[in-house]
Amino acid sequence: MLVDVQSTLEEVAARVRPLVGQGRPAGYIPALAEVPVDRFGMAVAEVDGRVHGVGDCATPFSVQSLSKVFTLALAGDVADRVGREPSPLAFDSLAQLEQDRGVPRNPFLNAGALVTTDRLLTRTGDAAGALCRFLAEETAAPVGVDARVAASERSTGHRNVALAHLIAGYGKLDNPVDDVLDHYIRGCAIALSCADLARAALFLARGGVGATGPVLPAADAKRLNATMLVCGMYDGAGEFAYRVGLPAKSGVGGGILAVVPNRCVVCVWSPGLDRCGNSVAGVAALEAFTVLTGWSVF
Ligand SMILES: NC(=O)CC[C@H](N)C(=O)O
Repeated sequence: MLVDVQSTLEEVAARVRPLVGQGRPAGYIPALAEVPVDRFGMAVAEVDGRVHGVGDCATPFSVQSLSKVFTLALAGDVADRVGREPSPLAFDSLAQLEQDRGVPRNPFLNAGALVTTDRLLTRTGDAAGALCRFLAEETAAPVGVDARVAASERSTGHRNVALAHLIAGYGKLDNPVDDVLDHYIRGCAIALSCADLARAALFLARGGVGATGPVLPAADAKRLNATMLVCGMYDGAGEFAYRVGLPAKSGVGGGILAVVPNRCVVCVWSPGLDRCGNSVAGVAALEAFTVLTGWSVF
């Protein structure tokens, strides 16, 4: 089937319009709660580099947990400190971490991302800086941290502080807890548009090859996609696989990154979240996109 990506995006935007504004923005980070819920943007970056977009696709938003994909890609092997099984509990669950005795069940839970941030910090000396540099290279645009969002999360992120201390209590952080938290929070507070995020994640659709060369060996890119498929949408991963059928990662800023291997990366943004922290209109848009294009891994 020949797909006109631009007109498909316009059709998707029209179909999900009634859902935009449903759900709630992430209230536990006050700066995110202020973002208007009526925003909707979607972009597709094809493996040949062409980018298409609709709505607010060029508006920067807070990437939040989308950063965890890039942190994991840059951190190297973390298998000794973090698992790769889905979690039935929420992304910030302390009970899950305690049950798993300080070895987070997967790298996309907050606990897992704290561990990958710790590893990236050891590897580079500046985890948040390494993320920004990587994203700037892949998008050929300047990339920065939204200091207001970072300060906001720093003042209310008690659960992440508790998670980090619990991991450290199990002897499984190499850097000081406060440094790991600081780099994690700044990585989450990076602001990027759908178009730039789709571009930056293209290595996942291209067997590990990024804008300027290999980011990961192909086997590792395959594993990262598999981890996204199983764990990227948290306790909504099963429902998302059923409705959409793509490796994906959500963030509480309302973004979702989804990979169609060997074809494209899709990024959608709309701030209203469901009970798992996934964008309501974003999930619906990806479902409509896969139905209209027939593009899925299944
Ligand atoms: N799911 C998310 O996007 C969570 C990221 C957020 N910064 C947090 O730590 O709670």
